[in-house]
Amino acid sequence: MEQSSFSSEPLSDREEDYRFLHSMLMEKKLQLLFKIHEQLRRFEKRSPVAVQKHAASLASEMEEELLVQGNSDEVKELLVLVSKPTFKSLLRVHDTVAQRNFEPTLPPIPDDAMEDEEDSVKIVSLVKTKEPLGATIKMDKSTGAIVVARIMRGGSADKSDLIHEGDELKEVNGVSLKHRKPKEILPLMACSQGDIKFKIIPGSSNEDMPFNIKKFFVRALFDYDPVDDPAIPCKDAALAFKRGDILRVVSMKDNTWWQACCLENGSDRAGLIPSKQLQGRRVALQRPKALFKPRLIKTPDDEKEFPVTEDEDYGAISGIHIAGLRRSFRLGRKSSAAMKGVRFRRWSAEAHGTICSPTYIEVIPYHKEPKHRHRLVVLVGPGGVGTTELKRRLVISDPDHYGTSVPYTTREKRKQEREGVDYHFVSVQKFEEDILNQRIVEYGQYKGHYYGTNLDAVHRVMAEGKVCLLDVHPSKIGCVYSFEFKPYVVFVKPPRIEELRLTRRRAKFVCDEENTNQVRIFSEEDFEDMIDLAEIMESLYGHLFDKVIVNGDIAAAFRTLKADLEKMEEAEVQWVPAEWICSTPTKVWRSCSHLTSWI
Ligand SMILES: Nc1ncnc2c1ncn2[C@@H]1O[C@H](COP(=O)(O)OP(=O)(O)OP(=O)(O)O)[C@@H](O)[C@H]1O
Repeated sequence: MEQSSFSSEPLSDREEDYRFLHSMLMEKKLQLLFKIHEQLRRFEKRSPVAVQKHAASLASEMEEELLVQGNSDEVKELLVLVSKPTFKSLLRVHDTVAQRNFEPTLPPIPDDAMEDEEDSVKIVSLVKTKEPLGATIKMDKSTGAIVVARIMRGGSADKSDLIHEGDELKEVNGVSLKHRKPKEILPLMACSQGDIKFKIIPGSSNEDMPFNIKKFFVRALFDYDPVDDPAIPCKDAALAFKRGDILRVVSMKDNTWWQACCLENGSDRAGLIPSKQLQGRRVALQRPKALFKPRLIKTPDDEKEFPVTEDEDYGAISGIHIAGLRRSFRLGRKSSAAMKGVRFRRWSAEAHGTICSPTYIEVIPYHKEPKHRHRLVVLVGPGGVGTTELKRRLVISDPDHYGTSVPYTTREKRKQEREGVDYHFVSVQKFEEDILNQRIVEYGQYKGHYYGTNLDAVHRVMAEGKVCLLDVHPSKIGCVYSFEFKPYVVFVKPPRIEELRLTRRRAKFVCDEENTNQVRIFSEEDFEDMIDLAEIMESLYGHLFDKVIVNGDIAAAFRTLKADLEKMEEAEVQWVPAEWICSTPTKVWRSCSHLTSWI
């Protein structure tokens, strides 16, 4: 400019430029632009937030209302204003800014699930119901992505088959899940109206289940309440159950948490349960205290020398002769030799790692037909707990329905005894042949004579159409653990020591103090031994027990036992161990047996 002031340019041209510049600056539009600019600068400092992101649609709704509403001058003026194209454009611009929607608009994506071939992103729409979706999510620690951790079988997500375990969630109802934590995502779904729309990238782990477990049932051998389980990944998705419940396992994909439905509650919706492997580990960490009590251990070389005692009073009761109630073979379970024997077995079992974890046992449905024989009922429990007493009460309560097997012996028949009523009197040779042929469930020797329970005697009772009650040491359950006998095993458990003291004050039992066969009242040590033995029996054989009955009050225990047996007999479907039918565990169980040892 300064250089030009010394130039020879004529004055009239400069005046003309000046006037042009002046008139342009005085232009009303430019003045307005300056004002807008100043206002915007002021607004910017206050970081304004839009009150309403959909002003354009609100204005058109208002326009419709006003048209219906009336004829006043104010309404007419307002209508003219909101219907102007400039005003409408202004509101649209406002909404775009408010929504920060600066990207070009893409064509709408159809509502139905469809796959984008380029980046394999899927849009999935799930109908929102009162039921939870039945899925859990987690954050992939390495990528920070939100992925579907589990799909609960039978839930709406599972039924839709649109969303699967391992899928990565990108958006929920148009809201990006980037940098969000799983707990922030649930409210997004909760507040959505109608369908929930997910943008997902399908995971690679959507292959079929490794095994067909459509019909895989187990009986739970423990109580489970997720409320008390700090390790459960999602309490809401878990399933509580009780010992003895039949569970249909629907997914074993995860080695730690299986999915199962409980047949008792009749729901198809699966919940998480600890896998056999996990529960086995947990049990191993909580071995019963009794297993760790220091004891003096001697190998019981005299274990088979069991004493025999006659028990006349049972025969005399209500005129019913109950031969099987004679304590011939379980005898000495409370003898010192037998106690040592149990302790010895306990320690050797531990040493050989044969203690079974009470987790689950595979079962199959059994439909009893009228022509089928009754199941054998096996009562087990520590010596003196009351199995004989319960057996006696059952037979007396219904002698046509319940029966006991007549024992076998090699001793001479006494004058008043009847063959096949008091005993089956057989030769030593026959008895030993039967032992070799595994016909004898349990036997002992007393004063040089054999006494034992022969399977033929059990068959005879069953053939009469009666429920045969057998009372054996739990280690002998294996002899009848087959489809032929279909044993229903009841474990009779002592109550707490305080209750034992109270209830057994007048009770007498046959003890084997150095083979004197004395009858005496229970001592404090007997109670402790009974409780210890019960604990050991449960830990060693608990997986074989169908029912556990605590014998505190005898009348209550008897009522419970009778009601349970009746319920079992009347049940349309009875669940029996799969191994009775398939000599080896089914394919499914085998395929997961690497997880832990088969019980
Ligand atoms: N709940 C109970 N309350 C009081 N007395 C009981 C109860 N249960 C059993 N008894 C009594 O305890 C004694 C031992 O019971 P029982 O003979 O039935 O034991 P058991 O389990 O068969 O042991 P074993 O086979 O070693 O004799 C008996 O006198 C019986 O009447």
